[in-house]
Amino acid sequence: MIPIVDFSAYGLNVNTVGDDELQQLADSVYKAFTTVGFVYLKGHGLPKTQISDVYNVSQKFFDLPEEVKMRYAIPKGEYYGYAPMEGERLNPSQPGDLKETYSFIPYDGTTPKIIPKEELPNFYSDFETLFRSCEKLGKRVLQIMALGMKMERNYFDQYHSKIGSLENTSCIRFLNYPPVPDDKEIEAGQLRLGEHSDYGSITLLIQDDIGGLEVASRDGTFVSATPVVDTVLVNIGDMMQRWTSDTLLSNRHRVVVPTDEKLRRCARKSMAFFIQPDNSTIVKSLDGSNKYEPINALDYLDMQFKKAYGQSN
Ligand SMILES: O=C(O)CCC(=O)C(=O)O
Ligand SMILES: [Fe+2]
Repeated sequence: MIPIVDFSAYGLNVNTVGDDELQQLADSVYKAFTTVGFVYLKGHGLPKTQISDVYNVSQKFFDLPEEVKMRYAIPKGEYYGYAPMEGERLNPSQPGDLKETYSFIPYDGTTPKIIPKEELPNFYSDFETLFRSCEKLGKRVLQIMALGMKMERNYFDQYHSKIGSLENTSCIRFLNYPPVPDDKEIEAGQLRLGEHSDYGSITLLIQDDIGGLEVASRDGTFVSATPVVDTVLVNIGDMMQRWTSDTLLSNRHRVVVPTDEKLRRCARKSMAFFIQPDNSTIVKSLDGSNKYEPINALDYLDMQFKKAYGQSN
């Protein structure tokens, strides 16, 4: 259901590319985003070592005792840092998600208290390096999307110029879904990650080979988004759907607990790079239709985060 598109014409190791090639790529990506809202990109050029460095350092972080991890918990009213098991509900009507996460943004100069620099000296630099590469790739995808919409290639750039600063909430979120023990009592409706759509512009997702991610199809049933080796799965977020008056689709997805006993006993790991518009952006229909009320990007995100944390944050 989710198409695989070869992005190598505009992958990160490419500096010059012809207009025809770009438009062809844009047309394929546009088709995916206007039908399923998800696309697997191969040939994206994200360096494998940068990805494995973040996987390794995150593994070490999640292996720390809970009380150590809690020192790096997301401070009240903020977005970045550690969120423990069952601490979040991406579907606010269901029980807490069976996952723990760590969300990262680069900080200018000061190292905030959510960075475990004593336990893991490379943590910050490993995350920052990958963050910068994901940022570059994400901006290329936004350009391809603009071309697909028959707009100026750099249209979205102006609204994503503050990524990696406190004026933009784009972040890397590492998700750890621990093994589900045989005696774990799973509440009705409890998932590894509750059904939701993402909030921002686009999300880049790198998943391991365990599986469990499911994406809604048109008839409302969920279909597996099977891991495809060396690809990045890209999807549209709610604000982009509003911006484009429902042309690009922000599709619902979730991560289920595997029914297979062996798989349940395996941890699953994934890494999402959420690209959000700059905080001060007013997102309003590009076609002038006013299909949706104009919204401020930061207000919208704040509202969604509060729902996921049950208003407690
Ligand atoms: O873990 C995954 O595969 C999906 C993560 C996700 O959808 C999210 O964090 O918004
Ligand atoms: Fe998501």
